[in-house]
This record gives sequence, C-alpha cells and structure tokens, in this order.
Amino acid sequence: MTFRRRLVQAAVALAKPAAASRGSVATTAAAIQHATNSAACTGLPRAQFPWAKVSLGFAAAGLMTVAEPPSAGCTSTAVKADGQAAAPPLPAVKPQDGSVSHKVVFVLGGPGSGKGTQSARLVEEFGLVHLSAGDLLRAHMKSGSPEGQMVADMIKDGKIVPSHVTISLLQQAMDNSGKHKFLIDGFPRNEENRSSFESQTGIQPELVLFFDCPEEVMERRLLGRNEGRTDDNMETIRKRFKVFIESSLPVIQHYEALGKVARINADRSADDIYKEVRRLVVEL
Ligand SMILES: Nc1ncnc2c1ncn2[C@@H]1O[C@H](COP(=O)(O)OP(=O)(O)O)[C@@H](O)[C@H]1O
Ligand SMILES: Nc1ccn([C@@H]2O[C@H](COP(=O)(O)OP(=O)(O)O)[C@@H](O)[C@H]2O)c(=O)n1
Repeated sequence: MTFRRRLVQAAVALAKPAAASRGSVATTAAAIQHATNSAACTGLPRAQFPWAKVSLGFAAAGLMTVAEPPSAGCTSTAVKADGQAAAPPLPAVKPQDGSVSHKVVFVLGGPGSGKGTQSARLVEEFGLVHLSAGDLLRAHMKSGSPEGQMVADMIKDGKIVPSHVTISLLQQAMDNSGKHKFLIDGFPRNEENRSSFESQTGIQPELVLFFDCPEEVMERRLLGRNEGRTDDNMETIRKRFKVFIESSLPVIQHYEALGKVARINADRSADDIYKEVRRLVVEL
C-alpha cells in the first residue's frame, strides 16, 4: 500500500463521513480538516473565527528592528491598487519591552497551489512584506557557499531544507524590511520548521491561509510554470507532493486545531480566489 493511500485511509477513518478519496491532496486535506476540531471554523467568515476575538501576545517580538532595503525573496508595495477603500492599518500589539510586535500570516498549500500568485496580489493591495521561503532559499543557493550547494541539492530533490537555514534567512529578511506585518509564503513546511520558528522568534501566526488544490491541477500548473526551476519536473514534483502530504499537512492540521486556518478552494480562477483571500486579510 502506498503512503498516500495509507494516509488517505487514515484520514477518512478519522473523518467519517467525509467524502474521500481519489488520493488527491485536496481530498486528503478535506478529510483531515473534517476530522479536526469543527470549532476551527475553516471556511467561515473571518469574524466567526474564535481566535479573531483574542488578542495574541508576541513574546519575542522585539527581536527584529533594523531598517534596510528589502532583500531577495522579500517584496513590499505601499497600500492600494484597485481604488477600493484601503484596509485599515493593523493595530500594533505592543510587547512589554516597548518594541513593536510582528504580525504574521502564513501562506501554505501544495506546490503549485497558487501561494506566490495570491501573495503577490496581497502585496499589491496591502502594506504587507512578502517573504517567500522558497525565493530566499533559491537566492541563498546562488551564494556559492557549501551551504548554498546543500540547499540547491535539497531543492532539486524536493526535500525540506533544515530549519536553521530557512529561519535564519527569514529572520534576516524580517530585520532588513524594517516593517512588522509579514506574509510568509511556503513556511512552515514541517513540524521542525514550525516549532523552531515559534521557539526562536516567539511569533504565532495571526492567520494561516491554506490553498487547497487537487494534485492534478497543481501538477499541470507546475509543468507550465516555466521559470527554469530545477524542481519543476515530473520526478521532483512527485517527491514534493509526497513531502507535502507527509510533512506539511500535519502543520496545517496543528493550526487548524488552534482555529487559525482559512481553507481556500484553490481550484478556481486567480481572480475568484483573490476575492476570498482579500476578505480574510482585510479583516485582520
Ligand atoms: N488560480 C490559478 N489558476 C490557474 N493558474 C494559476 C492559478 N494560480 C497560479 N497559477 C499559475 O500556476 C503556477 C504556480 O503558481 P504559484 O503561485 O507559483 O504557486 P506556488 O507558489 O503555490 O508554488 C504559476 O505559473 C501561476 O501563474
Ligand atoms: N520552508 C521551506 C520552503 C521551501 N523549501 C524548499 O524550496 C522548495 C520550493 O519551495 P517553494 O515554496 O518555492 O515552491 P512550491 O514547492 O510551493 O512550488 C521546496 O520544495 C523545498 O525544497 C524548504 O526547504 N523549506
């Protein structure tokens, strides 16, 4: 029995009567989602999220302060693009040491689910800093260092790079932005990413956007992406799907149990998806 089939079956067993299961990431995720705390409110309007009413503390928020230009993998554009009313500024939560805290939205989903596409739109409309873990790692692999070579090898093989490398790149980019509202795309991708980030930065996400998309749709998009990436080939794509199911879905499940996940059907046009995404973010 393949791993994926086992996982789907396990999720379905948990999830009765969740409709399963041609083995797609979407059905697996739906089953897991169904199995987790229904109070997580995935798919409900943002105002109904239980956590929306809670002011979260950010213990180690004062760690990041410097103001320099954004670096690779980090983009930011001033508020507004479409003529609609701009989002009200996010209130800064003041940590006890007087420094400004960081607000983070994690953007998760399988490879090719549209994380980068939707993040770019959010950057265009809102004053968020977009940190793509993948972009930061791809920039790092060009450094010519032994660590850069290790990252290149792991990406080509569809593996998850050790957390200390990725977190250090993220932390540097956060420092360099001089801002405190971040859209972190493609991270955390496994439990090690998640727990190390939380313990090292003290940051908990305000919201986790989960782009839920069937594998066959993601596969088609990745094969058509045409960005010259070493991992957008059929062999590596298969490995990335497996890693996503095996390592990344449990992270989503973790945040779902905390009521922080908004599951978004990513098998739609980019415009339709964005309508839903912006509604979630505008309410933050
Ligand atoms: N909703 C969508 N419908 C069709 N194609 C899409 C959609 N969203 C993204 N794409 C395309 O699919 C490919 C993968 O999208 P991307 O945003 O890079 O995904 P991810 O960051 O999750 O890997 C890109 O070529 C992108 O233009
Ligand atoms: N947190 C992360 C994010 C990406 N990566 C690596 O970077 C690759 C590409 O990630 P990405 O987010 O840019 O792209 P997609 O796989 O989502 O299309 C992953 O397959 C991993 O090899 C990682 O190791 N750790």
